Amino acid sequence: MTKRIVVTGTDTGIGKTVFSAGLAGLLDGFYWKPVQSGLDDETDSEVVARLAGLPSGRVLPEAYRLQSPLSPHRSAEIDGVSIEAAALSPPAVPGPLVIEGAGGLMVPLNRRTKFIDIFAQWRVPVILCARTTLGTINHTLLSIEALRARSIPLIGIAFIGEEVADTQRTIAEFGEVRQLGRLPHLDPLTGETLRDAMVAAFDLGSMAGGE
Ligand SMILES: Nc1ncnc2c1ncn2[C@@H]1O[C@H](COP(=O)(O)OP(=O)(O)OP(=O)(O)O)[C@@H](O)[C@H]1O
Ligand SMILES: C[C@H](N)[C@H](N)CCCCCC(=O)O
Ligand SMILES: [Mg+2]
Repeated sequence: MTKRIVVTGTDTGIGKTVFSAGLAGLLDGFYWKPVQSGLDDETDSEVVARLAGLPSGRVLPEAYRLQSPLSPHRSAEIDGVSIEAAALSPPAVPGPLVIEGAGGLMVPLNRRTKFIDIFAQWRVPVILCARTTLGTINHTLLSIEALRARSIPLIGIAFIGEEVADTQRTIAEFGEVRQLGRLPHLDPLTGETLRDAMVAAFDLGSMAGGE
């Protein structure tokens, strides 16, 4: 089976898309955002196409494109769309596939199903992105507990932001989880600075825990 990895996070806006772009680039793979909510600004798929440095066609079309930048369940209701979990099976591609959720694990897709439910069905290994700033210990340990409660394989934590050594260590120890590395804040953020930072911060072998 070709390698598949879910990139999730402790919250929205923490850098999952930037990390996913870097990871898809490192893996020379594909990227899929199953549900995009918010179409007025650059979409996550467009960001990845701009930053990952991949040939065209490696960013797969979203299954659902919803207008409002809200939780997908609400954005879908406003658009008069019903998100069907069964329509969200990862596409088959001839290479590694990076799949990005929306927001955190408990984000609803509709009134019955949350992202974590489809991740549990898929059984695809997960990389959990986490901020390094204050408040992240609680969010990250709760997310790890939710993954473990559903037996979702967790590859490790990708920290995003400036180094906060004790926070990172505390999460790794209480969560009994691997630190995969830390992507710093990049200024400027370009395809080139992202690739260089990913190579410096992450060991591809340790992240290639996907199936
Ligand atoms: N390592 C980084 N260096 C510089 N800017 C970053 C970095 N990571 C994220 N950002 C910026 O922070 C913002 C939020 O990041 P991003 O879109 O990746 O979050 P997200 O977790 O994917 O959010 P969503 O839940 O909406 O998918 C963006 O403006 C992005 O450019
Ligand atoms: C619109 C945003 N950028 C994401 N795509 C969706 C975030 C949903 C978060 C829902 C929540 O946890 O309250
Ligand atoms: Mg994103």
